[in-house]
Amino acid sequence: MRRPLTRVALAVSLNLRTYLRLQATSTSKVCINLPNINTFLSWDVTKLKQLLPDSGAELGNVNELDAELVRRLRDLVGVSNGTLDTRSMAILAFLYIYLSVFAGSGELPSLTVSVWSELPTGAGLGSSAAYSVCLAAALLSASGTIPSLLSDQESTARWGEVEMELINRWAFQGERIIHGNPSGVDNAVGTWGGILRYHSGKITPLNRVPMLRILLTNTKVPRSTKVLVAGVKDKMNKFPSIINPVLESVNAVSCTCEQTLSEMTNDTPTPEHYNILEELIDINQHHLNVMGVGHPALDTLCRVTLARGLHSKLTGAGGGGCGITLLRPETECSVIQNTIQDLRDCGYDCWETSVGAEGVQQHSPLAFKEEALEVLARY
Ligand SMILES: Nc1ncnc2c1ncn2[C@@H]1O[C@H](COP(=O)(O)OP(=O)(O)O)[C@@H](O)[C@H]1O
Ligand SMILES: C[C@@](O)(CCOP(=O)(O)O)CC(=O)O
Ligand SMILES: [Mg+2]
Repeated sequence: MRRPLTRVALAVSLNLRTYLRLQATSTSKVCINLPNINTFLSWDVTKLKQLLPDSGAELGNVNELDAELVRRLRDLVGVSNGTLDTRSMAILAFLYIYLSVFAGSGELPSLTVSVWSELPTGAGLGSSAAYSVCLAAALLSASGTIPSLLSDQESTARWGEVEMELINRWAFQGERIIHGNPSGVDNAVGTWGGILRYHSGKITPLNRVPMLRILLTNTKVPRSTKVLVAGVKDKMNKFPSIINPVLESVNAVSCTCEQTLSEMTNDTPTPEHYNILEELIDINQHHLNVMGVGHPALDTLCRVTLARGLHSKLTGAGGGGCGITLLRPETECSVIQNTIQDLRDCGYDCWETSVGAEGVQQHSPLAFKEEALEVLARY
């Protein structure tokens, strides 16, 4: 069952992409190359076939995680339940989607899948969702469940609504393997891109999205989404009368933010709009600290940027990893450069980017970013 978020959340895409290359082979092997996490593995197709139930049609339910298949895969990979190991989670998610998508066809194809991402892994920017979305789109397309879109004329194309919904659902199963109990908001934003409103499992894209410039900072403090989300749940169970009002307040922040963003696209954005967004960022960062997902490195990020008049908050499940800093249109270039330098002096990675980007797409090799093509061409 999908865990519904009963409060409103706004999720925003970033222009950092994950690239997947799928090659059909005749090696009778399934190979996966994951250079970001230094993982390169292969299995005999015959060995993987043994994991399928007698009737392949029993698999392939996109709405439920098949606990028995997950158990068999854990045995194959040699991990215990509740593992937090980066490689094991990535492999389990891949094999789970591969077997489920191809089970119905009765034939498991030999193929090589290589994935490389510009997103830092495990840093609160939704790399797990981007990875799962790419796996779902590529494997569904290779199995013929969704069409392969590219023609000679087109180097980049997007699937239609029905196919996107299917990609999103399979990506959600990947997220469930990696996160434990995800809401589905990250895979939705990876699939559709832009800015999404998420409420009780219902996803509504914001029609128009203002151009917002941000600094993106990676404190490089390692953290685990699975552990952080479980920690918030524990706090909710332990202190419902204390934490529930905080979540209500977070909900109100999302609603006020949505209203402000909509005003910014209907009229010309004013300094007052930016003042409101800055206050919402500060309030939300305090909420997240109350929920126990802050970190001293994130406090430093907020303090250092505030000294330059800029407002920051953590991203994703928090606990370390990344934060964003809102830049105002009138923020001077020298202020931005000095802030970036201050943050680099703290040992953090920091760069300027903007919010809102396309969701999942199919590319011909020509339309791949050069760096991605170069990395993936090695496998
Ligand atoms: N480029 C990638 N290659 C392989 N696995 C990845 C990649 N990006 C993400 N993952 C998987 O996602 C996990 C990180 O997910 P998570 O803890 O939710 O952090 P986040 O989604 O914030 O980056 C990694 O441990 C790995 O299993
Ligand atoms: C905290 C959460 O909203 C997003 C987690 O994102 P990330 O894996 O920390 O990038 C969890 C969820 O919605 O399932
Ligand atoms: Mg994640």
